[in-house]
Amino acid sequence: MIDGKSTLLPREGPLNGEEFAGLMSAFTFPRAPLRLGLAVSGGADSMALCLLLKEWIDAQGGNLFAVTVDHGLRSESEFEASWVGARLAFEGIEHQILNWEREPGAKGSIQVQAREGRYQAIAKWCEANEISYLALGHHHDDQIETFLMRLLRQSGADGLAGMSALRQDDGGLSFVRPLLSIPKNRLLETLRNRGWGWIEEPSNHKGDYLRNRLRQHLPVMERQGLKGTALTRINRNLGRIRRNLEIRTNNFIDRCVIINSVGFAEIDISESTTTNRDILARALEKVLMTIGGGNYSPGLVKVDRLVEDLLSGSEVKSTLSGCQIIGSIEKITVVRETRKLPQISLKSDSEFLWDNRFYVHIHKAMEDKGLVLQALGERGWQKLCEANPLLKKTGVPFDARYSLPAIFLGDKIITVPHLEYLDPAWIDKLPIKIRFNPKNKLIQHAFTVA
Ligand SMILES: Nc1ncnc2c1ncn2[C@@H]1O[C@H](COP(=O)(O)OP(=O)(O)OP(=O)(O)O)[C@@H](O)[C@H]1O
Repeated sequence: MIDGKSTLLPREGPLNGEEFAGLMSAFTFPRAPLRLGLAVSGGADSMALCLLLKEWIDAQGGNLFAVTVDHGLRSESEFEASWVGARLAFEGIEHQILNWEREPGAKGSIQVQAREGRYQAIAKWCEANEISYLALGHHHDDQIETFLMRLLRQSGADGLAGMSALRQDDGGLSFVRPLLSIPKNRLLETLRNRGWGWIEEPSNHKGDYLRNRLRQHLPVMERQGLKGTALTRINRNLGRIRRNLEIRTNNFIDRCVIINSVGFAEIDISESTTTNRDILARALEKVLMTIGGGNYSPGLVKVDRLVEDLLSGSEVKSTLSGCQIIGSIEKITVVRETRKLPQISLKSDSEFLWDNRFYVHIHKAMEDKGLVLQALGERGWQKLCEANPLLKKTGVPFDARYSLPAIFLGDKIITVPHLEYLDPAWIDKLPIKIRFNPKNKLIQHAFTVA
C-alpha cells in the first residue's frame, strides 16, 4: 500500500523509473492496453508526472493522453498551453488543449468556477476518448498545505484526512494521484535531472492566497516542532479512519437503504439501537446527494443534527439539500423537494439527465410539438386524479408523487411514465424512455482509497 511504502521513500534526489513504478503498483488498472489520461497544466508537478508516466506506460504497455485546460485568465495562457503541446509532441505524447470560458453573468469566485469548469471539461474529454483513469500531479506538499487550510476552516475528520490517491467520481472516472507521498523538491530535481522545462505560475507566489502564505510559514512551523512528518502521520491516520467508516457505511447502505427507481429512497432504521450514528449520517448524506440531484454534500454537521432528531424516536419532517426527509421510528423516507426542478424542452434524438435523477432518451425523430419535461407538481397530480381517480391507488408514496418527471404540452399532461399514465391520443407517438440515472451515486457506491 502507498501508506506503508512512502515512509521509506528518500526525501531528496530525482525520482527514477523503479521508484515511480513502485508508486504505480499501488493501483490496479484493468487489463492492457491501458488508456491513461493525464491533466497537465505545464507546472512542475504535472510535467514531472508526465515524464515519469510516459516512461512507465512505455515499459508496461498502453497509451498516455494528455490534456491542458486554457482558462484564458492570463494573457500568457494561450502561449503556455501551446508550449506544453509542443513539448509533449516532442516526446510523442498525444495532447489536447481545451478552452474554458466563464459563463456570461456568472457571479462568485472566478478561481472556483475555473477549477470546476476544468474538472467538468476534462471529465467530458475523458468520456469522449474512452479514458477511465486520469492522473493528477498533486504531491506531498499539496497534501500538507490542504491539511493546514482545512484545519484553519475547522473541517471535520473527513476533510482533514486529505486527498485520496484514488477516487472515483459519479460518472465512473477515476482520479489517480501517484505523487501524494513525494515532496515537490524531488519533482523539480527530476525535471532538472532530465532537462525538462516547466511553467512557473505567477499566482503560486502571491501572498494574498492562503495556500501560498501557509507554504511560506511551513519552515517556521517546522522549527517550532510542527514537522511535516507529524502532519503527514495525522493525515494518514485520519485517512484510515475515513476508509473504515466508508466501508461500514457502504455495508449499511447495502443492508438498509432502498433506492426506488421512481426517484426516492427509504432507510430502514428499525434496528436503530444498533445503528451507529456516524454511519447513519454518512449514509444519509449519500442518499441526500442522490435524491436531491445536487453535486455537493450538505456537510456532515447539518446531516448529523438531522440524524440526532431522526433517532430521537419522534416523527420528523424536515428539508435539506433539495430533499424532504420524513422520519418515523421504523424508517426514513427521502423524497425530492418540488422547488427549482428543471423544465426541459424535448428534442428529437436526444439524451440528457433530468434533475440528475433520471436518464431521458428520445430514441427516434419526433415532431417538435413544444413538449416540455418538468415535475408533475401538486396541481398536476390533482388534475390527473380528477380525470383518473384510479391513479390514487398507485404504489408511489404520497410525498414522492409531485417530483415525478412528467411531459406537458402547455397545461396538458401527456405522460407520467412512473404512474403508467399516457394520454390515449399519444399512444405510439412518444419515442421516449425515462429511467433512474444509471450513474447514480448510490448505485455506484463512489469509493475512495487513500
Ligand atoms: N489548467 C490545467 N489543465 C490541466 N490540468 C490541470 C490544470 N491545472 C491543474 N491541473 C491538474 O491538477 C493538478 C493540481 O493542480 P492545482 O493544485 O493547481 O489545482 P487545484 O485547482 O488546486 O486543484 P485541486 O483543488 O484539485 O487541488 C495538477 O497537478 C494537474 O494535474
